[in-house]
Amino acid sequence: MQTIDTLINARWVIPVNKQRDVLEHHSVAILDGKIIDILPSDQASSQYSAANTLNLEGQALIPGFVNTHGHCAMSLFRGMADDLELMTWLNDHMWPAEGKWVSDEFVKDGTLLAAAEMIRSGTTTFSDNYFFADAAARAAIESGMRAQLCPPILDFPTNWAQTPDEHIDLIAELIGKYKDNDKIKVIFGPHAPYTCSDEPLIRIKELSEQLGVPVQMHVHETEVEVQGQLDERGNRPIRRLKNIGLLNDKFQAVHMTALSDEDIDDIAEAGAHVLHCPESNLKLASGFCPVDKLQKRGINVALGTDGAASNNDLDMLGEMRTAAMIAKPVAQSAVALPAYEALAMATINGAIALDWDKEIGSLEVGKRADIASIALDDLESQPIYDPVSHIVYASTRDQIKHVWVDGKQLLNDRELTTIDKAAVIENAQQWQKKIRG
Ligand SMILES: CSC[C@H]1O[C@@H](n2cnc3c(O)ncnc32)[C@H](O)[C@@H]1O
Ligand SMILES: [Zn+2]
Repeated sequence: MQTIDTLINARWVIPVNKQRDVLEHHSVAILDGKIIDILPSDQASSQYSAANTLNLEGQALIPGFVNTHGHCAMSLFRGMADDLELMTWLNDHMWPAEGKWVSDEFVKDGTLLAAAEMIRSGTTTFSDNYFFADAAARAAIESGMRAQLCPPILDFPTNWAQTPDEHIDLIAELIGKYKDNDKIKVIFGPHAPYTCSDEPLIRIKELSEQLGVPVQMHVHETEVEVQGQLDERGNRPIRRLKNIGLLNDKFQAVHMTALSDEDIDDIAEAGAHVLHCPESNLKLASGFCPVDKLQKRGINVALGTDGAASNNDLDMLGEMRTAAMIAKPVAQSAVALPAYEALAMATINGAIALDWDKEIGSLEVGKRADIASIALDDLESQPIYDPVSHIVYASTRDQIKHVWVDGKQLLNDRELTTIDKAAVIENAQQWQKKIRG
């Protein structure tokens, strides 16, 4: 008998491994935050003596979701400006509100609110593209989640920094500060082609090479952006980034609509990653990402919610379903993005995009124990021919019951263990009063 920390016995284990297995009546053994075994449950009890055993009859274990793109603190702006085109939403609503309200305290409170919502919907890793990233890091650490922080760089002054160089210097400092933290990565997050001139992009390219750090950027969010850049700079955004040298296998391109065949060739040749945010693209009428076409070219496509001010939730289960549904009419094929591939997009593909796939993204021996359990035993999930089909096409986030990061339980039967839910609600309501008052 080997002594371990946790043994989880489940009706299904869906590892999202290369073979795309679905294991029935299996158990996951956890020691020191790592998965040390996945084996049939009838063997587990005689092999392992666990400090903590959970019997999750009727539940499936999946890798925790990896939400590759968002603006956590913007949760405090949820529902403030809906039903608008992207540039109206940004110019007339978000940027003025950010100028007035965004601070260290705003980011800490907003990021905790976002983390609580993400944990309760099965997300274990998030990427955050926002100002005052040290406050976001503190919130991530308090929540117990894993986070990639990509603080932004823009040509114009923000509440966080006055110049592009000042933004870059702050980011470089944070990269140093968190370099030894296993659960926090800091990378560069230049905002978009239309807010970043060549000079800061060249400096970001040089620093990202020097420090071995990825770059995440909104690119090709709308046809208007592509046409505007073509008129202003004589190049499509993807070609401009390629010319600057930013397009490589550490580049995370958010949105990617309005793509030409040459754009797709450039991304494929560079090995860059596409972070697809279907619900934000739908709500802002931004455009469609050709997921099936990209995947057929071997491009890694991962999933993100974007911020709660343009989505308006941070629900990766819902995002995955939307992604699966929308990929089909976009490809004009019902075969495009089948259920298991949609689940892969929300988990292992995200880990690959964030260069974290050696540690997370699938349930495999040796990986960190970042796990979510989902209940499939109620009426709405009956009968079950294929649990993956139900997870993608017929489940909602209230079915997420338990969540672990690094083997530590962050959600226990839908109760948050690291975040004070009442305090988060109270803070959010206080911010709403100040903002609207
Ligand atoms: C890049 S840091 C935050 C910066 O981005 C703005 N923002 C939020 N969502 C989007 C989006 O979908 N496209 C472009 N810019 C976005 C946010 O308001 C911040 O100013
Ligand atoms: Zn965004």
